[in-house]
Amino acid sequence: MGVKLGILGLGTVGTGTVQLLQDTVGRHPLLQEIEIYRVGVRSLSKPRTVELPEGVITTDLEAIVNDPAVDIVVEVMGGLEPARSLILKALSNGKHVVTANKAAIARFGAEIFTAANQAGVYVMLEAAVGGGIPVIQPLKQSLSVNQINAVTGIVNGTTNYILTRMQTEGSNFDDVLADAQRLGYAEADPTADVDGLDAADKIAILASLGFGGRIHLEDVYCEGIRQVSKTDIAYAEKLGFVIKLLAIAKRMTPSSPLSIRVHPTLVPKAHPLASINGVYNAILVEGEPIGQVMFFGPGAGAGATASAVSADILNLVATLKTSTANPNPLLACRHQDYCEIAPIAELITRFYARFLTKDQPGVIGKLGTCFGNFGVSLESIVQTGFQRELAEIVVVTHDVQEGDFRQALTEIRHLEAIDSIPSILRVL
Ligand SMILES: NC(=O)C1=CN([C@@H]2O[C@H](COP(=O)(O)OP(=O)(O)OC[C@H]3O[C@@H](n4cnc5c(N)ncnc54)[C@H](OP(=O)(O)O)[C@@H]3O)[C@@H](O)[C@H]2O)C=CC1
Ligand SMILES: N[C@@H](CC=O)C(=O)O
Ligand code: NA
Repeated sequence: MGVKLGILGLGTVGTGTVQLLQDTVGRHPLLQEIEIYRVGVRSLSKPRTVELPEGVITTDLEAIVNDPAVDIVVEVMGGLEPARSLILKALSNGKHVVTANKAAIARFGAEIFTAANQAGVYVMLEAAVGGGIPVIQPLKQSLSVNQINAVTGIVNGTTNYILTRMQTEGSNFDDVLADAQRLGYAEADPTADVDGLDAADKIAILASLGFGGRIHLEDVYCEGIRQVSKTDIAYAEKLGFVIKLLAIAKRMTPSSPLSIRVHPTLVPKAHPLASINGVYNAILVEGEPIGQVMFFGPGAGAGATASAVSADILNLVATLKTSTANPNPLLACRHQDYCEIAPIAELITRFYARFLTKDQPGVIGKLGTCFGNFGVSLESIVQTGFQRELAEIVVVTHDVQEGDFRQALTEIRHLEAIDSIPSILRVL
């Protein structure tokens, strides 16, 4: 007997998944055991690019998650509600769930995984981070014996596309964003992408898997890319860096609190993440004893995301075929406790800062003294240009504690010679 799917959503990802499941030639033979039994949508009159038998498409999504015939619910509708309630209802009805919904998992993961564990079913989410890139299952399974030290990712394609174009064309953020919206790379409301919120959802999920503890989303420090200027991109280039929106979860020792953050970052050009351009995503995982492993590929798009969704479905089909009383711990969510998170002020990192100052003798000396007062050691300090009558000074620090650096900046802001500090960026 076939395994019956109830798919919630027939947009980009839902359509890609149906197309893949309908075209099984040359793919895994288990795909032939899957029946697309119901597909829930908002509008029955909308034209669709896939053909489904009469009666499969419905607007009654509640009925799908309550239907005893449905074995697996595939949530690819997005949003927080009703997605959350439908997932919970499916789980309480004993159905396995596949979801691509990073926003719901990052916010309601604790509730959802607790419900899944209680019901003895699985929630699979490979598509939620890095789209088609296999990264969730590798963290859960292939790398699970490692002590993970760091997960560093370019996990948002929209911002990587914008930063790549700013870099290659010397363009402004606003101009590239408008063009990206026109070309369909950025959404009409780009907030979740450009303000780093989508990346924050994704790193919360990756950190939870890599470091074996739940994450409160509000503990993820988050800065987006709106303030990144073409001036900073040009300075970074001269200094040997590119600017990327990085999502980072890192700890110094297995017992240290976790530093978890999303912010634009100067990445040395020789670093493997520096060459990830356009809409592509990449996730660098560092662990012991594995060392560095990088996952690279398409982080979004119908086909790529359907590849991840369908692989999760296949995993569940295999599980249903070999069902035992005890859940497979490599598919289930194993952690219940929350990770201890270090405050951003305790972060140890290098910084890049750009100052506009009066063109007076001794300004560089005064900056150096203020930094020295707070133990901030400088790697380089250069005065490279002028903006109107103001001198532009760019500083790169050695590794410093963020709190010390911020205190030094507070003192520097009070210097009579300082006009403004247009940019402060962290350096990888
Ligand atoms: N697009 C991508 O490349 C990627 C998307 N994701 C995630 O996948 C999920 C789906 O994204 P995507 O396919 O792009 O979204 P779309 O907006 O393209 O599709 C959403 C689908 O869900 C249906 N839907 C939404 N809300 C309701 C509702 N309240 N009741 C009934 N049906 C509803 C819509 O119905 P109708 O068609 O009738 O409007 C539509 O078919 C999201 O969580 C997203 O973050 C993850 C990785 C990549
Ligand atoms: N909006 C996301 C796509 C899906 O996760 C991105 O730009 O990467
Ligand atoms: Na993925």
